[in-house]
Amino acid sequence: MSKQSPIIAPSILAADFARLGDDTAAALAAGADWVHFDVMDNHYVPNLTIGPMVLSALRKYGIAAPIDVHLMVKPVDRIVPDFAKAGASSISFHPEASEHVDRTIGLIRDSGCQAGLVFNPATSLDCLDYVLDKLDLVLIMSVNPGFGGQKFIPMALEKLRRVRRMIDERGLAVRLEVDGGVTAENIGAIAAAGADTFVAGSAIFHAADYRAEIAAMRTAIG
Ligand SMILES: O=C(CO)[C@@H](O)[C@H](O)COP(=O)(O)O
Ligand SMILES: [Fe+2]
Repeated sequence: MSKQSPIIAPSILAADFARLGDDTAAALAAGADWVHFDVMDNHYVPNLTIGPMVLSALRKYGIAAPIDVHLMVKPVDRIVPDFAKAGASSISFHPEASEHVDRTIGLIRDSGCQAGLVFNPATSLDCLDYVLDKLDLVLIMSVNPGFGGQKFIPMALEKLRRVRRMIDERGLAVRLEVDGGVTAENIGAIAAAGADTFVAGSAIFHAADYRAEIAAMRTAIG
């Protein structure tokens, strides 16, 4: 297995929005690697969150860590340049939210960001066959997108195993990310299924001690 070094990416959807800069910085100071930035449009998903202005404000505040943008918006293409300009490091989108998946991947990479494709629990992996070699990351949703604090859907483990096999068979250095319901209790099984990049919102931001929670996750990853 050619997994890459583990990345823990707290989803700031579960942070305290009234003190977002401080809370994001606290998670990073507690040992997190990336910031996961969930963008919801009340159209592709039934919730409304944050956009490029908030990302830009985090950069101005001094957040220097990679910011991993998860776009739950439809259509995707017209918002990509705004996130790139605001300081996104990676931008991931859902294939069913783009008319032309290959074109959107190109748009993200041409804007200087890493590109990721996201698969919902009930979305087939079919298109991955055609674009895997153009991606920097594949994100497997382990909840239906739209809300934090949901329960991990176990069938995501089989999907992770399948994508891990595809990545390894092709000898690619694509990251395999998981998002939704990740906790210190289930992260060991998720890592064993092949994930190397772990998004966790509630588990980190609702913990009394961010550092202890992130450390427990790292121990369980092994
Ligand atoms: O994209 C999403 C939800 O749509 C996620 O990033 C969640 O925000 C993760 O939160 P938890 O399930 O870890 O609370
Ligand atoms: Fe997300």
